[in-house]
Amino acid sequence: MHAADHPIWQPSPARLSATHLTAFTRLAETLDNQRYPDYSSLWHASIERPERFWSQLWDYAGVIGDKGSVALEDKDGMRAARFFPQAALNYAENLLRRRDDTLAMVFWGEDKVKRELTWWELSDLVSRLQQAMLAHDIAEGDRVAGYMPNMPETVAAMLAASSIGAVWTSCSPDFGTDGALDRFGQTAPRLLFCPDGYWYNGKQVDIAEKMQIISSGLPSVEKVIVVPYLERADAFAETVPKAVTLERFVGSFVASELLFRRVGFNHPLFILYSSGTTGKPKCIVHGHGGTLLQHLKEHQLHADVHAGDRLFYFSTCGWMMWNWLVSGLASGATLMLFDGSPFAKGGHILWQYAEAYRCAQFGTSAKYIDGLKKIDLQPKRDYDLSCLRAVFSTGSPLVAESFDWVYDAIKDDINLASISGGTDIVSCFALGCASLPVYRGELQCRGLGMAVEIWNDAGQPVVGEKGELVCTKPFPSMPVGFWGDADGEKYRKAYFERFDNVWCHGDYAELTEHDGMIIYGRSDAVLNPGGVRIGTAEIYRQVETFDAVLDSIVVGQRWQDDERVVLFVKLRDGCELDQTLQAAIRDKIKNGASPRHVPAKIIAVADIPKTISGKIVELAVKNVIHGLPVTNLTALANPEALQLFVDLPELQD
Ligand SMILES: CC(=O)CC(=O)O
Repeated sequence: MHAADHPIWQPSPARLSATHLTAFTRLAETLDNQRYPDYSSLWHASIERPERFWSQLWDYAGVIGDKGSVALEDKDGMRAARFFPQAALNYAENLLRRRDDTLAMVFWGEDKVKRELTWWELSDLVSRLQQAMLAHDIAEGDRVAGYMPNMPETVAAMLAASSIGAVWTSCSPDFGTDGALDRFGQTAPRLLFCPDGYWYNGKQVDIAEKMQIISSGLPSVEKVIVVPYLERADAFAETVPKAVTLERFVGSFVASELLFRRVGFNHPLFILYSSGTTGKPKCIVHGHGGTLLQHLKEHQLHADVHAGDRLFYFSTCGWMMWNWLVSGLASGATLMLFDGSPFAKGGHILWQYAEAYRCAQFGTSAKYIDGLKKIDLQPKRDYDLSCLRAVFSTGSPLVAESFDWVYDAIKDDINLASISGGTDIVSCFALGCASLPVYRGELQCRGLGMAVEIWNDAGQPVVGEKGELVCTKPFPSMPVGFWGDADGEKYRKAYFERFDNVWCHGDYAELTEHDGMIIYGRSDAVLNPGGVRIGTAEIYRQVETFDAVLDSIVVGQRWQDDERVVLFVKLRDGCELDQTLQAAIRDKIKNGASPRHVPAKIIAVADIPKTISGKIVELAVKNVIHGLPVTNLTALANPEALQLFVDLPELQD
């Protein structure tokens, strides 16, 4: 255990001198004729003169394309601002910048399918797909969709689509048919890629029936392209309307020089979907320039990804971390793609993979780290992780105790970076930095170029106090719009309703004395017993220390003109929520947080509802316990779990 005012890790002088951030700082100092002695001075300069910062970043990262002579226009209006209005570039051209025989990607479908692709092989596959798309008359702005596992063909199809200015949109094949139709039904793709099935937890998963429904339910789709994964693509394609195998789709095309259509900075690249538990998912459009620049910044200046690094993030292609991961190609990294259960092989699979490919950056979720903790896996003892330099965590706040565990059980000399942002910005507001110390429970810094502040209820910036996470100045990876939102009203409502001309992200957080950040949960899930605002993560942090508790969810219940805190726990098999365990949980919360945090009710449930990306859905549970409808169940991995919260007798008194 480390005192809160002592870093739990810091980079060695040798490492510090070799980081991208150090090199970038030298460049900025020369160009600005000014010293930036620490991160804070560089960050302030980056938000005070964003046009200089983003332009220097463009040069430092060697973005391929025409930058034009203007870096930022109308910078005072969050929504009116335009980054690089004269630029012409292409995201795929920047990702496919290498042509050599080293590895561009490796892939494990658990331990069942293992493949490697060189940069040449990747470029050849993209070329054949690109030619097939052009032959099919796919034009700029047309949508191409993937209902795909996280495998090499998914990346190649996305690159082929974006190389010609088409827009890529994806979700993973564990989405139900309604979930896929809710999403692709709004964005109307012309082509749809799918696998002939996939592996999960050692078993083959058949998706033929789902694909029949999806293909028939999407009139916009002209062709379904079946990618072989389980070696039964031919038979599969015969059963699905409009389907051809990938081999037939690219059949007659021979790989040749790639074509890249350079487009404007804001030309649509991706459509991502909000998890949408309170209505149809929002279709959030991100552009070529903003996505590329922001990811180059995060990969190089924060995550310190260098050419040749093996970059891994556990994500399906229904989560924005997939888009984030894939952009790693633009920094010359080798992508480590993984599909399947991260707990396959008793939780060893990802560490076997990390060791086999000498992983440099290992990205995952806080929930996965908790899961490893609970099964007491010890990667440090069992695997050679000598090349590992960083572990990233997101999805929900990484609690202080999990920082200790990562350093004890994974590796002591790593940059553990808890990162936070999301689908809305396809990137992060606050994250890690290989040049900065790590303090337990804190995100290390605000992103360069991101004018992030924490505001109190009066709309004043505060430090050392909890409040709303806001961003007061424009940044390049703001959505270029929402699909089907012609007057921009949905977009305005999503981020600018609370404060005029200031992005309000909906996270409840605190800036610390180290200029780091603690996220306490979503602001709309904040608990308010007796008028005291409590972030849900403050309670999870305490509850997660109990071995008997596998998972938990906490919500506020309206009760006698006030709100009371209700904690639901999912217990390990064989454990019981008896008086002793209840008292121990209450005690831990009282001593570790405060008496105000202690739940009025603790209730055992058999399951906790989650989105397909693994996020617990506090608002949906809150609706259910108040007898209100949950409008979109298709975002949930286990919607049936919501039934466990209906009309609970424990909540009637
Ligand atoms: C970067 C993130 O914030 C990812 C997420 O939790 O959705």
